[in-house]
Amino acid sequence: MNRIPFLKMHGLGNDFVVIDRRSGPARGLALDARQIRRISDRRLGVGCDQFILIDPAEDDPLAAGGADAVMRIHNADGGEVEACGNATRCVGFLLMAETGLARTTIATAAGHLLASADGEGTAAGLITVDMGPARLDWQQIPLSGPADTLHLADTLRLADTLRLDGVSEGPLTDPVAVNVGNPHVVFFVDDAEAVDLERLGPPLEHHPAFPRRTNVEVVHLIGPDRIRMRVWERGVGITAACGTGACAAAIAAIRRGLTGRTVQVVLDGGPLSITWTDDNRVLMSGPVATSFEGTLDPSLLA
Ligand SMILES: N[C@@H](CCC[C@H](N)C(=O)O)C(=O)O
Repeated sequence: MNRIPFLKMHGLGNDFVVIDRRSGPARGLALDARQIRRISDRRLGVGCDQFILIDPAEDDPLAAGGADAVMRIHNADGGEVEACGNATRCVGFLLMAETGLARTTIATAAGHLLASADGEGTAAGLITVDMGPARLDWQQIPLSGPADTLHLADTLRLADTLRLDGVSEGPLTDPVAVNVGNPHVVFFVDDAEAVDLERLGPPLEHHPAFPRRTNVEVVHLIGPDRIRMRVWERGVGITAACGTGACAAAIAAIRRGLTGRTVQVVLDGGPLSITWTDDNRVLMSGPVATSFEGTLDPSLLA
């Protein structure tokens, strides 16, 4: 059996194993959640935050209406999710490098996303993705019941229900909920560095207010139109960067009147630029990089 080739890529340190199933030995490869968990495991496998599959657009219902390829996203825990901003930039980079064009459309479970190359094109590795609309209704997050997504504490009494693991004693109150293809809850704090995300992330990710679980961001203002963000990702844990998290944090800051509509979001791995347009498109720009190419050890597929 031919070994399955993969690329190891990242956006600001948020890293991915990318397998292209459009051709070659990976074509038609079927993987279950257990295999994906093993490949993603940093001790047993290759190690990554997200496991990404690129599929042909032909005959794929997700690509209906026209897309250049389909991207499927799994968290390191094996679960399939709807969106990943940094991986969308990475896959956009690969597709544009193939065609030499400065634009490409990627079909995902969250919709069709347009990626484009900035400035010097793909050579510069700076890619912009239109992540689509921000979804702000409680049903779209989704939340477990009606709530004002701009002030969750007012309507959900989140602080009252966060008694588990001492969460209610922390600095985390009155978050904003945003869906940018996937669910996020954003807390504004005095100092994001001081928040114990290892302890607070798990009970928030699994809190009953979020029936599909949630990604968690803690954010403080650095200056005009510049925020610092740290993230606890659903299905992964703390990561160096989260593209959709940066979008959610920027939208939350804009909705709260803390910044203008273009925001620099400083993550552990570096900055992303986010613009929320007047017609509700969320644009994210930042770098991508390929770390190495390899082939999967067959034992990981057993
Ligand atoms: N790292 C990603 C987000 C990946 C998915 C997320 N953990 C979820 O479960 O929704 C990004 O760059 O957006």
